Parts: sequence; structure tokens; C-alpha cells
Amino acid sequence: MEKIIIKGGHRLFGRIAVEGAKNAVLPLQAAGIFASTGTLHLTNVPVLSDVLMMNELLKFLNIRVQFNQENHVIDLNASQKISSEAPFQYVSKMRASMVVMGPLLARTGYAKIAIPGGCAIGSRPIDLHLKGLRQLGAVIEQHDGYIEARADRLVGTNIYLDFPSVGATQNIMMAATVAEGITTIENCAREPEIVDLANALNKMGARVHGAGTDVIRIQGVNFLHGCDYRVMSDRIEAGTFMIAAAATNGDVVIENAESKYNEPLIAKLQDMGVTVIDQDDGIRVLGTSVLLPSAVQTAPYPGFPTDLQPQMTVLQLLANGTSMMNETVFEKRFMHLEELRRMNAEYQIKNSTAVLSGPTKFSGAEVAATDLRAGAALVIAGLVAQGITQVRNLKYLDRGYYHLHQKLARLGAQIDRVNIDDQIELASTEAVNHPERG
Ligand SMILES: CC(=O)N[C@H]1[C@@H](OP(=O)(O)OP(=O)(O)OC[C@H]2O[C@@H](n3ccc(=O)[nH]c3=O)[C@H](O)[C@@H]2O)O[C@H](CO)[C@@H](O)[C@@H]1O
Ligand SMILES: C=C(OP(=O)(O)O)C(=O)O
Repeated sequence: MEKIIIKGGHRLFGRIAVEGAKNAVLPLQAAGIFASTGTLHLTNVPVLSDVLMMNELLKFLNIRVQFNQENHVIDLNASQKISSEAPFQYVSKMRASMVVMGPLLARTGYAKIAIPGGCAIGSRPIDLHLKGLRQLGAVIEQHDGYIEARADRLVGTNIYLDFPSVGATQNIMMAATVAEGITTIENCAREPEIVDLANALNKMGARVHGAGTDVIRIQGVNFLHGCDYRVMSDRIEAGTFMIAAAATNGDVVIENAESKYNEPLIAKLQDMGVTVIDQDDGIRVLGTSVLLPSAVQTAPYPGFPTDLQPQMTVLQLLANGTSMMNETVFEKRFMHLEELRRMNAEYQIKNSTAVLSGPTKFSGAEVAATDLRAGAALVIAGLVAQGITQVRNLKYLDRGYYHLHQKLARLGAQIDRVNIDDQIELASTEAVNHPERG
């Protein structure tokens, strides 16, 4: 087992590039199920454990998968007969496996998927996915831990989502690409990753309109084919580096980051006294010695992303006063705060709001990630903490961050990743150059 060890107190300086987006590439891989002729050639693919897991699932479904990790390219070919069952071993490890359901049902008329459980951030039901697929004509049954969906034909209709679920929008949108007639999805998710998927589907021959707005309209076609597609850059990875730069009072250019995808974060950073400059080659973040407190509420896009909430709470804890974080998307996404308490954080949780008392003098401790972004938050806290922080449960970080510790080390962090059993001494534990904060 491995852990990340950080000797805190070093400001981040320099340039760092972000990868292709995890949350864009996973549904794009699932769209490979439609590549019945030609090859879906995806570029700018991040090398993440989730991507590898989705590849394994696709191989299990009898899709030919070639992943050139060095070049960040995946080729998917589904020209042969494919299987329709996604077993528990895949779905339990990665909830995003659910997005194979729409394409499988549409392509083969049948999909059998293990029911995904909840995870550390909440219960994560899939009722909206199923409701939409039923409205398209699928007959869905649930038994023995599986969902079985059957449809001789899918027929376009009007679907209203009670909540703009990202995964439900993706599943329904993909199924509708080859349904008869026109499907509209109202109150759908507007995330940039939805637009990325729609753009790729359209290149594959689909006719999807309105992605990025709250109504998507899909005119069904007979079949889809392969195409070349470049995965969009990861706005959550970019946001994580932006917050890390601000937390360490650094000066970092995040290459490939697009400000239009991170507007709510940029606005909050600026409110807190951080300078954010939109450049041709990315986003430059310059920290401040005195961070101002802030009130943040997560919401579906274009609101503040829940996937940056844990990282943002670290910055809020550093601010000079009391900050608020209201989490409206997932009901249990404050588990990182329990770990941060062990690093000196003081806070109270009232219903879905965390009241965060700053300024915190984080002190290094041994902590464990409870999920992907909780892990990122702990690493950021470690970067500013007095002394040594050790972060365990790196399997979560590997789901969504490629070379995280190497990238941070390149920016000047004193950080290493070691095997827990190795007797590695990290530099010295003597007093560190802790950045001044008001
Ligand atoms: C692989 C991927 O892209 N993951 C992202 C995706 O997850 P995911 O697609 O699972 O997120 P959803 O937008 O579906 O879920 C948001 C909320 O809706 C609820 N819900 C969802 C579906 C449903 O059928 N019923 C229901 O009640 C969920 O429990 C949750 O509280 O969007 C989330 C919200 O931006 C992000 O945090 C995840 O990183
Ligand atoms: C919650 C996340 O992902 P997933 O939906 O894949 O669990 C995330 O990326 O923060």
C-alpha cells in the first residue's frame, strides 16, 4: 500500500498542464459501444484507474480496446457482436459504468447491469436514468442485484428530469440517438462534459441539439459510426490546482485550463482576494497573504461544482474569518472535514452547511482519503500544513488525478509517494518555511 508524504510550507510556482477530463472520457468510452462501423479514436485521454476500469468493462462486452497510454489515445471498435451484461465487479468499483446502459440497450435491445451501490459521498440512486429509459420504451426489471432492461424498439418522447442528473442525461441522450423520432430531455444537465459527449455523438452521426442548455433535442438516426474525437480538458483538475496555488499563496499558470468552465470558482477566488488572470495558454492564479472568508453553495452546472467542494473548504479554512459551504448536490460530502479536524480544522456542520472557522494553522497528520476529492483536499491541506502530512487510500486519488504528486513537486512542493512498507525518510522534519497568513 502506498501513501503520499508532504512536508508543508512551500509555495507553488510555475506552470502545470491539466489532462483530459475524467468525467468527459468515461461516457465517451461508453459511446464506443455505438461504433459498429469504423473506430472511435479518442485523444487527450487521461491515464486514470477509472479509464482503465471502463476499458476492462468494454473488453468484457467484447469491444476491441486499444489504449496507448504514452500517447493518451484510445481506439474502440465495436463492429463485432457485443455482449450486454455489466457485472458487479465493474459497477461496484466505478459508478460511471452505469452509462453503458443507454448505449447497450439502444444497440442490442438488452442491457443487464449490476445495481450500483452508494458511495462515501451519498446514496446515489439511478431512478432518473431508469425513468427516462422507460419513457423511451424500455421494460425494466430489478432482481438479484441486477437491472435488466429490454426494448425491441426505442421511440422518441418528451422526458422531464426532476433533477438535472449528469449520468441520467448522458444515458438517455445516448439511448435516444438511435430511437425512432424525436426525444426531448427537459431540465437536463448542462455540464460541459454533456456538451463534449453530444459533440462526439454528432461526429459519430447522431443529431443532438441543445447540449449545454436545459433542453436537449435528439432526432434519432439508424446507426452511429466511429470518429476521431479529442476529450475536453479537466475543469476539476484545473480547479484543484487553482485552489492549491491560492492556498499556498503561490503563482501558478494552469495550462489547458479554460476559464469559461470554471467561472464560479474564479469568482469565489477573486472574492477571497486571489488574483486570477485569463491567459491565452491557460489560467494564472496568484495567491494573497490574507484570504477573505467566503460563502459558497454547490449546484449543478453552471453553479459551483460539488467536485471542487472539499478542496474549496481547505481554502475557506485558511481564510481570515468564518466561511460557509452549503453542499446541495450530495448529502454526505463532508467526510474530508473529519480528517481535516485531525490537522487542526475547526468547523460545525448544520444540515447541509459547514461553518468553517479560519484562519486555520494546519498541522501535519496521518490522514486517509475517503473519496477522490476528499483525497485532493487532504493533499492541499498538507501543502500548507506545518510539518509532515501523510495521506493514505491513494486508490481514490488515482481515479481522477494523473501524476498528482509529480505535478505538485514540479511546482515546488516537497511531496513524495512511497510504499508504506518502505523506510523512506522525507528530508527533515525541522521547522519549515511556512507561508505567512494574516
Ligand atoms: C463520472 C461523472 O461524470 N461523475 C460526475 C457526475 O456524477 P453522477 O452522474 O452520478 O451525478 P448526478 O448528476 O447523476 O447526481 C447528482 C445528484 O442527483 C441524484 N440523482 C442522480 C441520478 C438519479 O437517477 N437520481 C438521483 O437522485 C444523486 O443522488 C445526486 O445527489 O456528476 C456529479 C455531479 O456533478 C459529479 O459529482 C460526478 O463527478
Ligand atoms: C464524484 C466523482 O466521480 P464519480 O461520479 O465517478 O464517483 C468525482 O469525480 O468527484
